[in-house]
Amino acid sequence: MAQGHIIPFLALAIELEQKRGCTITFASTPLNIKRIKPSLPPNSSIQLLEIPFRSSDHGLPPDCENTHDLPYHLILKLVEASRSLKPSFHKLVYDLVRKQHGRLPLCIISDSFFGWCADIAHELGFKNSRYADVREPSRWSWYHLILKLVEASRSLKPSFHKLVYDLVRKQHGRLPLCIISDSFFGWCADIAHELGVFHAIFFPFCAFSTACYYSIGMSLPHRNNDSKEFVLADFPQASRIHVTQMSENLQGGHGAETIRKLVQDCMSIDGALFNSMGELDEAGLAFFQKTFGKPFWPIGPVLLPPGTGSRAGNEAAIKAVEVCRNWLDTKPPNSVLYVSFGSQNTVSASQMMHLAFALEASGKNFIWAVRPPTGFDINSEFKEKEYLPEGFENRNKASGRGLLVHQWAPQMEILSHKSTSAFLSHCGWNSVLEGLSYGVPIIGWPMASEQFYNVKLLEEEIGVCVEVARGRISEVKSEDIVAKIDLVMNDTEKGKEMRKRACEVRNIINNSIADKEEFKGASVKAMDDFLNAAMLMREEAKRTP
Ligand SMILES: O=c1ccn([C@@H]2O[C@H](COP(=O)(O)OP(=O)(O)O[C@H]3O[C@H](CO)[C@@H](O)[C@H](O)[C@H]3O)[C@@H](O)[C@H]2O)c(=O)[nH]1
Repeated sequence: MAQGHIIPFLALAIELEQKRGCTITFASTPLNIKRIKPSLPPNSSIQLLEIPFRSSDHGLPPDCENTHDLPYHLILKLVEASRSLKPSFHKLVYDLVRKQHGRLPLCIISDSFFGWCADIAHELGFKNSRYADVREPSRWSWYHLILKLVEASRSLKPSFHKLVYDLVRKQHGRLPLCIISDSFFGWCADIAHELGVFHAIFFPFCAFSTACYYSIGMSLPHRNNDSKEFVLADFPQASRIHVTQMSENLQGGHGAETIRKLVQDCMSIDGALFNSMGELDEAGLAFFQKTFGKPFWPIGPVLLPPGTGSRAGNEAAIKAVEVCRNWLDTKPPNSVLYVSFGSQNTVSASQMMHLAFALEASGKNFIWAVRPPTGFDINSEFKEKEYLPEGFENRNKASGRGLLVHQWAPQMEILSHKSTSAFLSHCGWNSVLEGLSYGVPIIGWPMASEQFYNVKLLEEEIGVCVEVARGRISEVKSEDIVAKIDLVMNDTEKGKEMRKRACEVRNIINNSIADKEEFKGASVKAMDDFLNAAMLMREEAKRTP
């Protein structure tokens, strides 16, 4: 927004176009673009795009978009005001990519005053990815909406307050033993305490990954660090964490405020339950104990029995169980790879192609719970012809090597079948617990939230996982995926070791939930301790006038 900058920028754009054959889009504010237009050489196809800006909205005289138009004392104000261009520029870039059918620019070159463009460039993963899937409202806005939902859920408090009081009234004043709420509803503690009732959070995660997530959200360590890796000051047990192991919300910093509130909520709880096993989650549990000074009970794995999943009972689900079981019955023991990215995640279009090539090239039997790639509604129809290599489904159907399950796969049934050998998973914590409960080693491809740290725990601490890729925008090569599949499923040293370890972990899990007269597992004891603590509080409340 200064002639002294615009002129060399224009020169650079012309040089890159005419001498290097680059396709150039030149973006600036409307009046600057108007000024630049006549300066383009007649044979140039540089595209000029406007970023909306109204100087009068920023305490500047109207129609001032260039230092040239301003007295010296207002120049700093213009520089400050130019920061407001970011959201519009963000939209401009994404619209551009969408128009180019997901093809990303090679790079963004910004003026020295617009260093913030780096965030947008990195968000698109320019360095790592040739294609972005932004044909539909972008994946980022979807993530922003999740934060919005979390925020909105706070408004439930007054109604929940009323609900609890109505319930107590209906029960003639008899109080509940405790209120157990989700980690996003820590505010329930206020209502429980008003009634003198115990309040606990149930984390459907392991403590290790929740600790990483909370610690990163509270300190955003990548902000004060030039290197791409960091160690968490309050949780060094997690060892080195790479910025690519941060969810999009944390990388951009916009999830930090939500985490801060969640952590604050944790201060007033009486205790918390983790869906994990103490023996495998010691460091994370110690972090919570130390940080919040409350009891934390690992009561996991708490899993639905096979066949009772949320989609069970409907005809399609029953049919899917039958199809998968029959198909698996025809396969030798330990020969099938199961691929699924959980209930709310999917890979990008180019990643999906590479994954499909890899599954064919690996020569292994596989079941793949397919979902449309990013940019499409995850629950919409899966169009093989559009999303997968030509003839993929028919070829694999004919050879009997691969089974595609559209939409919802009977995951527990698949994982518990003796033919299943390995699980390529996004490592949502439920999937992890389900896989490990049946001694199935994992090929990890974390996508979001705490999944990156689940993989870390499973690979570095527990030894039942290898990571194959990270996130939706990283470039994956089919040969790398094949190498990881071979490593885990073939008779390699590492594969044997992982399978052995997965069976040991299955035994740890079985032991932890054993509830026999002669032996109570650690998770069962933890549940006893939790209920005792709640009862103790009730007794104390009765004694207090
Ligand atoms: O085709 C499918 C897909 C999923 N599932 C089931 O759905 C659940 C999926 O849970 P999970 O593996 O944890 O994945 P997400 O749905 O992605 O889980 C969210 O919730 C988890 C627990 O809180 C977090 O660990 C994740 O990061 C978060 O994405 C599991 O029980 C699966 O068995 C099926 O049965 N069939």
